[in-house]
Amino acid sequence: MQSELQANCNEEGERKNETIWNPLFMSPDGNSQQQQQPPQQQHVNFNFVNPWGVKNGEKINLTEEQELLISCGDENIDSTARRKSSLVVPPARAPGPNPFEYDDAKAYPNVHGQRQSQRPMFFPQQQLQQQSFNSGRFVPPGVFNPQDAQRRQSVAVVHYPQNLPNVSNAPGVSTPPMAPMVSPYRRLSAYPPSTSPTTSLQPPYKQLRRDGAVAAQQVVIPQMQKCTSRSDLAPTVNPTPKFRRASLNSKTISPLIALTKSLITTYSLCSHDFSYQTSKNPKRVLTKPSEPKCNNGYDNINSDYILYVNDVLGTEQNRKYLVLDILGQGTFGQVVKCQNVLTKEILAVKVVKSRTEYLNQSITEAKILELLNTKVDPRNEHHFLRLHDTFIHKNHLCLVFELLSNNLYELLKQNQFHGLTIHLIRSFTTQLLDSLCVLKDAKLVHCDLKPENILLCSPDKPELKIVDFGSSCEERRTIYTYIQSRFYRAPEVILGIPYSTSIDIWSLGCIVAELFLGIPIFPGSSEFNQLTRIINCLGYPPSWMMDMGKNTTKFLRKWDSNEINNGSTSKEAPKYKLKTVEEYNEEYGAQEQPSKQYFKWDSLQDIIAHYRISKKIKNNNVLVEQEMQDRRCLTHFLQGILNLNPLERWTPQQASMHPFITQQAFTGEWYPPGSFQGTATAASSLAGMSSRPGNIRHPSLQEGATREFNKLRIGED
Ligand SMILES: Nc1ncnc2c1ncn2[C@@H]1O[C@H](COP(=O)(O)OP(=O)(O)OP(=O)(O)O)[C@@H](O)[C@H]1O
Repeated sequence: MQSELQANCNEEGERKNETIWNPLFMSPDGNSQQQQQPPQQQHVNFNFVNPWGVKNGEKINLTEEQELLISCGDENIDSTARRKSSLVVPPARAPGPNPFEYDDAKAYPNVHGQRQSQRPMFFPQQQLQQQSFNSGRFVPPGVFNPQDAQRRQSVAVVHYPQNLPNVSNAPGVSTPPMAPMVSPYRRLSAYPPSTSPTTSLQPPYKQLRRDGAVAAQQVVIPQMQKCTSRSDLAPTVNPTPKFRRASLNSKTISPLIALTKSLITTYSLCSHDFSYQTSKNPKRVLTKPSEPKCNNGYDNINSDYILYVNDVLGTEQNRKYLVLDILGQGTFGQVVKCQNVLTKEILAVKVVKSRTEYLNQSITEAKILELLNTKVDPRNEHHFLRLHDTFIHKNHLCLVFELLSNNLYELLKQNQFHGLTIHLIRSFTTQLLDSLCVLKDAKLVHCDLKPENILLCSPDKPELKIVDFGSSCEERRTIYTYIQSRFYRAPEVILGIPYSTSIDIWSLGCIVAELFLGIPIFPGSSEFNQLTRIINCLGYPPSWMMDMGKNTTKFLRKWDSNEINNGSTSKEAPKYKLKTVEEYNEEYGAQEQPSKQYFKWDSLQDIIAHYRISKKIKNNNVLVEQEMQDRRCLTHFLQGILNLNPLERWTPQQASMHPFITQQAFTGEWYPPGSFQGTATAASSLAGMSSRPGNIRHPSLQEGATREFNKLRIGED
């Protein structure tokens, strides 16, 4: 991996030199007057605005080498300069139709000989016609006019030799040699009916084609034909029409196709130097902020690789990935939707930040996923993300995953944070418990379970997978103490006591409650606030946890002797008490605010029981009773997995047997096999009002609650 890293380092500066030449971003020197120069020597210098290069949108003057030299009829055109571009001006070619007749009007002069910014609808019509008639020669618009060559040469140049055949057959018309033009149809359609002297005489296009008419001046009177048989109606198959160009496979194509759908082919035919590369297409930046700051300009200030649509990640054959869109952004890096250039498979690529700490942790993620994919769940049955490939790109570790769909947070958002049906929650919880059983058996802790890290496999099926093993660890190597996203952080982690796989089941409890409520059950704005919310809802953790916790004294204080003497605590009361916001602020110079309440009720039981009933079932008593029964079952299930005591908290295996999952009849009591009988009761009593510090009733879910959560979600402790 190191050598791969170095190899990529060597490519530094490549991007600096990348310039993408696109005629759209070329602007003439700023002279509105085009200089009249002899056609053979005319060189037009362009300023080139490269919006994607290192200069990021700055208009830059090209160096001599980069200058786009356009020379009419110059066979020795600077091919070096052209080879560097993605879109090049084709060199002079043998006589033929001018494929760029309508391409660009930058060089179209207006009637005063000045440049026009936009292509006129018609060639300076009135004047041209007037002049033509005056000189006894009418040149319809769209017909190549050799006089125009001088004025048009700066756009795209096709060399028309002077000895072109005179294609005009019109009697009495003597014209200088005129290059043949695009199809006659073009000419006809370009005629403004009011000004065209020959409008009424123009033959239909098909007729013109049949007759092989090419001269603009040739007047063919349409003939009526009798239809005597069905075959008369069949279209006439013409020989290859003149002036149509061959495509690469030697078929003829119309000018319209040549200059639209087949533009790449047209350019290829015009210039051997032309090479089209998707990677040089205009690129939309996906990374924010997008200003290059580190890693030789490849990374932004956060060490995130600056990703563009159509970027290619990876260099090896079969390991090149075309960037299509951004899927998500996290602490470790960005996840982008990509296509394997060779196999065309659509995948998700996580581009890890280029800092060592993220790189190391992501290597662990890759190792854990590999272990899960190959050893723990080789048959892809237990809802773990599949890792396909890993490689280094410009000092960034890239992990190639199967592509999944929305995450559960996005799903809740789509549902206006109204919560999901119990049926759907059950389906999701069953799958997640299955994953957690496997993880527990493998002695692996995910450490960051949250709705954002649970993804649907496809938008239309309730199948999901767990992603982001970037914080995962083996149970015997729980070295980090600052783990889990705050809303889903287990009390033992907050208090700072050793943890195990049971922290994942706590997170699952928080997730299941959120799936039901639509919003997080414990949306803590800080660690102190997080613990406050947990205790307000579920009561105090057992004393041994508080005695053991390294952080206990940060958030809680022991009852002092006065309080005990005053009889304010009972025998069963916890030894510790949450600090008040004022105490905490004073001690730590913090700016904590009293907990903002999002639910009308405090206890888990009440929050769930009083949560609004869907309008769909409101008027059906039977369904409402069924719903309430389901809620009681759900509450019991949650109390078991949101047990503050990690030693009593149900294991995933135990939780999988709960009636909420198995859909067996729930009688109000249930004890998991292998647990001591009082577990559920203990959990319930912890959730009871008596052990909670306050008994405050709060207003119902407040306006803007979800907005608040979203702010908190991304906030730091
Ligand atoms: N395989 C995938 N398919 C589709 N989207 C994905 C995939 N993997 C990740 N994502 C999206 O990218 C987001 C971030 O991914 P991930 O959580 O792996 O990154 P992270 O940097 O580790 O984030 P975190 O801040 O949670 O640690 C996810 O929430 C998800 O929306």
